[in-house]
Amino acid sequence: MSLSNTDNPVFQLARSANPAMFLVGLSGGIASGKSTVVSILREMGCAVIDADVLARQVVQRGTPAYNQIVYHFGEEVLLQNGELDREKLGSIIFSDPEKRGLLNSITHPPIRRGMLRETLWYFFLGYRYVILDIPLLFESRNTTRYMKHTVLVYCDPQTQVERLIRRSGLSRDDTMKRLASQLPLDSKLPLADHVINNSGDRDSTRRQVLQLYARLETSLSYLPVRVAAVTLTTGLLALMWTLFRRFWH
Ligand SMILES: CC(C)(COP(=O)(O)OP(=O)(O)OC[C@H]1O[C@@H](n2cnc3c(N)ncnc32)[C@H](O)[C@@H]1O)[C@@H](O)C(=O)NCCC(=O)NCCS
Ligand SMILES: Nc1ncnc2c1ncn2[C@@H]1O[C@H](COP(=O)(O)OP(=O)(O)OP(=O)(O)O)[C@@H](O)[C@H]1O
Repeated sequence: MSLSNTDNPVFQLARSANPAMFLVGLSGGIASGKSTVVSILREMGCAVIDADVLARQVVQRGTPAYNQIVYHFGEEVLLQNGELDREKLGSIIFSDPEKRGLLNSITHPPIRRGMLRETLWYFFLGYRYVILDIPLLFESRNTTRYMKHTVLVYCDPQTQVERLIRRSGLSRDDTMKRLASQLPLDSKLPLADHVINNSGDRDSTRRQVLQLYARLETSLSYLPVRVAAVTLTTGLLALMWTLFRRFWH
């Protein structure tokens, strides 16, 4: 997903310049294990926002995105009860980059707004960092700019294909099309600050996630120092300004 709105004040606030909060971008590829990793982080009490969940909410029946999808893709992408036929829509957009671009242009703006809303909410609840689970994070350089840390949930290509087929029951052909709609996981490796290798068993993944959690928590210890530094600098500037005004006249 592209978070290309660089003027967005909430994400600007949450960038590394903000001493009170930071964002962690977590990504991977289809079936690489993002949800598995996220469920461990949630167990540890982390605040996580899942773009796939928001992607489902914003296309519920009657929403503006739903209406636009029906307008552009026709009623053949609806189930009998009027809801979106996700399998059908998936089979269309994963074989046609132009239609995928169209669906992205309809769904990404409301997903982005949902992420902003939830980020703000966690900020007001007092969380010092929020983990954003965004499947297409590394596909957009604009999005990674807002993250203090980026995490790649990796698994080797063969394991990824096997897990995707086992989970979704897709044919090998459809599986390959879905994989081709994203950057290969290997090319995302140099882009990430932290890598969780989920090619092995769940215990091995859990151990790595706990290490990541410890590192994120350690980052927090710098926050009070930064708050103090920013307060001190602001105070000094205010003092200099007052003195300047008093002695200049
Ligand atoms: C095409 C849709 C209807 C298929 O639904 P389905 O229930 O089969 O899959 P689900 O939503 O659970 O997505 C599974 C995975 O597919 C991949 N994926 C989904 N959409 C895209 C996309 N536009 N481009 C590349 N990969 C995608 C992601 O890795 C995601 O984790 C759905 O994925 C969708 O609405 N996609 C557009 C919104 C989007 O970009 N979502 C990704 C998060 S921002
Ligand atoms: N270490 C593991 N060992 C065995 N199976 C695993 C492991 N990690 C994940 N799986 C299985 O692989 C599948 C994909 O995992 P998961 O749902 O966590 O991936 P994902 O990246 O969130 O997928 P997507 O975003 O595409 O829905 C699931 O069926 C999950 O149970």
